[in-house]
Amino acid sequence: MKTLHVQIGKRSYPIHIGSGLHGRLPDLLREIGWSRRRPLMLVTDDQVGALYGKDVKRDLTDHGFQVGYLTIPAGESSKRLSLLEEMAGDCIRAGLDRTGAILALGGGVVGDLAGFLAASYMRGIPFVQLPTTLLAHDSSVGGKVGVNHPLGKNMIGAFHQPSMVVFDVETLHTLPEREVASGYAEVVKHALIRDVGFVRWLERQVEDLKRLDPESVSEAIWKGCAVKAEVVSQDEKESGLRAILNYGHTIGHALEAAAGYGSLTHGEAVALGMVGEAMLAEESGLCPPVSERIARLLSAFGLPTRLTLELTDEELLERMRRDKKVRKGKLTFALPRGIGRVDMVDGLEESVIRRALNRLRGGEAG
Ligand SMILES: NC(=O)c1ccc[n+]([C@@H]2O[C@H](COP(=O)([O-])OP(=O)(O)OC[C@H]3O[C@@H](n4cnc5c(N)ncnc54)[C@H](O)[C@@H]3O)[C@@H](O)[C@H]2O)c1
Ligand SMILES: O=C(O)C(=O)C[C@@H](O)[C@H](O)[C@H](O)COP(=O)(O)O
Ligand SMILES: [Zn+2]
Repeated sequence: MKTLHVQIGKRSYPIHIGSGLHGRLPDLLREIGWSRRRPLMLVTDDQVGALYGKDVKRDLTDHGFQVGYLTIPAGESSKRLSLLEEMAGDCIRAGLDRTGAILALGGGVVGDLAGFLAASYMRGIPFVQLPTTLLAHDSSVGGKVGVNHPLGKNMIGAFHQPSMVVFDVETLHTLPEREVASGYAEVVKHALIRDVGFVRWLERQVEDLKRLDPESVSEAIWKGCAVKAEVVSQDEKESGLRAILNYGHTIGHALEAAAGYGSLTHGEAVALGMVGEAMLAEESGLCPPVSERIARLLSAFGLPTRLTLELTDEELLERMRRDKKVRKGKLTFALPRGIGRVDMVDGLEESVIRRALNRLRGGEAG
């Protein structure tokens, strides 16, 4: 097991990464001071529940913890406010009180939803993230929790830091290929925004990473979490630096919502978004040519790098105008300045954004 930390004063917490960690959960909970008297609600989705839920619950129960069990339907369409209300109802009926806590076992959908339940249930109870997708190396760290709105991604939510993240990498072996690729989008993002050495390492390791070679994949998760933890430790609530974690997301979120939640995976949308935003940086003269190299790496992981969905510029621009980074009506992007560095940029002409979208569809550079 390897451990790193998010350092945010009283809200600091460990991120444990390793094989077979679900079996060590009772001890790890005790290490953060959770006694068996604290009632737990294990939240998972139906697919992850069928694979790992029962074992995690049994293990905790065998160690004397009281554990309730709540499952949601798998998939992005579960990240909605109406389901949160139903989940709160289940917790109330189960008698979960303010001494209780939530365990979020699953991918980013479960983590974001169960985390938001923890943030809002009885005005807030603690929670622990138990990520089971590669993508969730990102979503389980940093405390952004919430749900989607038909008009935009993650429009309703909170910052609520977990008390601990326990990533049992053994769970990744049951992950469908499409979800493995999707997870690598956020790994690549973490490399591209902060660490050119990490990018070169990914370029060399693609084949090992794709077949989930245990050492390589743990290293990738470690490096990705290290970037995320470092950024969140400096800027917990996105008053500045943290916005760089949104590289690829202005276009990505617009695509994800416009295509219909669950049609593109989050990672696929972010992959397209990163290529599109790299093209935007090039078109704006902000960086040397990088989009081809970025697209090559994403494509090697099996991710889409060209927009083939029939979505108009107007539809996408309308979505982007509702992005949470918009200030005084100005679109704001995290754009690459080169490989390993992104900066926040606003005030770009709409015509330049249209040119970048055109290139993302396979059109010529402007
Ligand atoms: N809070 C954040 O900082 C943050 C960061 C990145 C992404 N996100 C959010 O995360 C969500 C996407 O998360 P995701 O990609 O993990 O999707 P997901 O949670 O929908 O999981 C993908 C699919 O894989 C299945 N699955 C999960 N673990 C499995 C396993 N070990 N074996 C077999 N099947 C498994 C799930 O049941 C689901 O069908 C999006 O809503 C996105 O907005 C949040
Ligand atoms: O943690 C962050 O900050 C991120 O931006 C990470 C993103 O990968 C993630 O998709 C996040 O949920 C996006 O946040 P949002 O504020 O743009 O909804
Ligand atoms: Zn993301």
